[in-house]
Amino acid sequence: MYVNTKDILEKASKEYYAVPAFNINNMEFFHAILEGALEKRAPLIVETSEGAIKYAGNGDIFKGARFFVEMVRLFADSVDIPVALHLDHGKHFEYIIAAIKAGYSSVMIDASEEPFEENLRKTKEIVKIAHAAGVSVEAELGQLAGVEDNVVAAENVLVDPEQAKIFVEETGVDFLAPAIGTSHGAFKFKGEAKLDFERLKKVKELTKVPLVLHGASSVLPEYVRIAEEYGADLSGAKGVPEEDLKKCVELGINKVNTDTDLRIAFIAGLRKYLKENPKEFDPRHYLGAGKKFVKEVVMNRLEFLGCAGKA
Ligand SMILES: O=C(COP(=O)(O)O)NO
Ligand SMILES: [Ca+2]
Ligand code: NA
Ligand SMILES: [Zn+2]
Repeated sequence: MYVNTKDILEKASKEYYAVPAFNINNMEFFHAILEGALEKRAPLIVETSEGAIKYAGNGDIFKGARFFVEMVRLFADSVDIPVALHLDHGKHFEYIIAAIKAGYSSVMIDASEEPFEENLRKTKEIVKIAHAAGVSVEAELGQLAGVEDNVVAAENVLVDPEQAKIFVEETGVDFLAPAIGTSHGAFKFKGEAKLDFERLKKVKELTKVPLVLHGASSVLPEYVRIAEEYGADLSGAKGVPEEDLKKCVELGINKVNTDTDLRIAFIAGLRKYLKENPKEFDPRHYLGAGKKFVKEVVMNRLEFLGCAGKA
């Protein structure tokens, strides 16, 4: 059934497990993710960036938002696990409104690159509109370095836990993404992986809302190896070590944004299949090979984060 993201995350926050939020840009990734969640009897959050909405709408924002709502609801309404659709990194008012109007379960207003007061003002405005429409809201404090679609930030700026307390109280935001040292994409950390667990612990104590980890992909070595064996160049790729991810969940992270791990799995499956099947040109077969690897990663992550069987 199609649900509000908040319902999934409140339960996770109470029971200290986490639910991955998988980014999608097309039908194939969504099918692979849904199959994995069904097999693992897990709650499912899929999310789209603004770039994904533009891509699916072939340039038209509202068509793209409608495309994802229709596709996700079509399947969600016929399965017995909770499914939510979330707007990831909403930075532009028209995308956030298009997502609310189209029927998204929740939206992120990402004004974390702005000064605190401005982030607070924008978040308050979106919370007012979204809550009036029964849509839950995610916001972000602090900055992740790295690139994702149109989200480019220079340096890591870590969250201030005292500010987080004020921010959550003043905005009424439903869940918060505190920057604690991760970054987007496949090339995280300069040198050693370092997350600020103390800071995360304080944010949870002071805010008591479900928390979101962005840039949470582990860049799984087995898939990097297969992708490189069949011609990919992912030298220097590095993600969040799984033991660090486990620690984040123990400290109160409940939504784990996962995009890069699915992209690497897909390209590994696709490259392998194309190399091994030079005569093949049916997209259902070669895209299906990518889907298979994505589904594997999805199922492992659902188990790892503790939400398997929690549907
Ligand atoms: O934060 C993410 C995804 O992060 P990754 O690049 O680590 O998958 N989406 O909002
Ligand atoms: Ca941000
Ligand atoms: Na998000
Ligand atoms: Zn993110």
